[in-house]
Amino acid sequence: MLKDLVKSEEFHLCTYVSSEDGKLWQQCVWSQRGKECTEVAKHYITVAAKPEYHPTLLNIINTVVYYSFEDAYRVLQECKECIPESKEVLELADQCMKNSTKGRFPVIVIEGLDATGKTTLTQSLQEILRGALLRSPPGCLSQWRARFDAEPPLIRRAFYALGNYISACDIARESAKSPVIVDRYWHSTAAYAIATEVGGTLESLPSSHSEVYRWPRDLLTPDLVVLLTVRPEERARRLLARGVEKTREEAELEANNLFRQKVEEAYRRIQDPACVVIDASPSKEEVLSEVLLLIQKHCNL
Ligand SMILES: Nc1ncnc2c1ncn2[C@@H]1O[C@H](COP(=O)(O)OP(=O)(O)O)[C@@H](O)[C@H]1O
Ligand SMILES: Nc1ccn([C@@H]2O[C@H](COP(=O)(O)OP(=O)(O)O)[C@@H](O)[C@H]2O)c(=O)n1
Repeated sequence: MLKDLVKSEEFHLCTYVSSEDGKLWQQCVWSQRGKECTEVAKHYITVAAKPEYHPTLLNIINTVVYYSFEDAYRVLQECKECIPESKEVLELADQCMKNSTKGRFPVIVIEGLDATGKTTLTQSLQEILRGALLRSPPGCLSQWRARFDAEPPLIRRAFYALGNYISACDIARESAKSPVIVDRYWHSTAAYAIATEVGGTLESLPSSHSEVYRWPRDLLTPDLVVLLTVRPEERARRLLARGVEKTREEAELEANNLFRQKVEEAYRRIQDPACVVIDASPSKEEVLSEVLLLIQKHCNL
């Protein structure tokens, strides 16, 4: 490639020379015209202070995390031609009341990474509290989930965002009749989107007070959000017991460890409502009684 470049009539070239301590670099820009090569510019390059916002933050708001029904809705509207399934999702979204108002019974959301015990706990809570068990995305969207999972983040995340609004409609209706337990909701949508978008380590996540962690202004707010966390070894044991072969499970843990940490940290940073973090590594009975205590405390049940 360099040979082709040198053969061409005109090209620019940069050379870099570092200072002895490596903190300052001198950049020379050379311009070659015919046989003549002249230095046209000289710059100094040094390490700048860390910017207040990580550059990936600019790619989060309203491109992978949506903060209103309209913003998510508009994305799927744009997709109607190329993704016909969007029309059906939009129709369901049209039917759901915007600004669904919560009923008089408490709404409790259970969040956490996979295999942290959400299904187990939400089923027990439903029985004990004689409540309704809902999830986000709701069952009516299941048939299109794989389709949207295959789309780029802009579209995929808009689908999940609308899923929360459609679930909110069910939550509003059911919470007028009984307590409502919700398996995943907004925290999952935002935390997975942020963790996927932000490269690098935990350090690269937007800082705790960043606006990316704010709750959408028009989405029904639950009374309590519980985040289940599980020690990595216990999670591995549960996956194994669930039938995931050891080698695959170990490889997955290793490859995704950093990602999982980022998702969990993003969960913890989401505000208004923030989640109450509990260690879900103990037995099912212990986890259940701890969460029941939390519900008593937060929801007057
Ligand atoms: N507290 C617990 N102690 C031990 N095993 C548990 C506990 N909670 C759930 N499990 C088991 O761990 C596995 C994953 O739980 P599940 O409820 O399906 O998690 P999730 O819905 O978060 O993916 C299941 O096999 C379940 O029986
Ligand atoms: N409310 C929700 C629920 C799931 N999701 C997405 O769905 C994925 C996890 O959902 P899942 O159903 O496989 O999780 P489990 O309930 O099986 O643990 C995450 O990767 C999120 O990207 C979301 O964005 N919003």
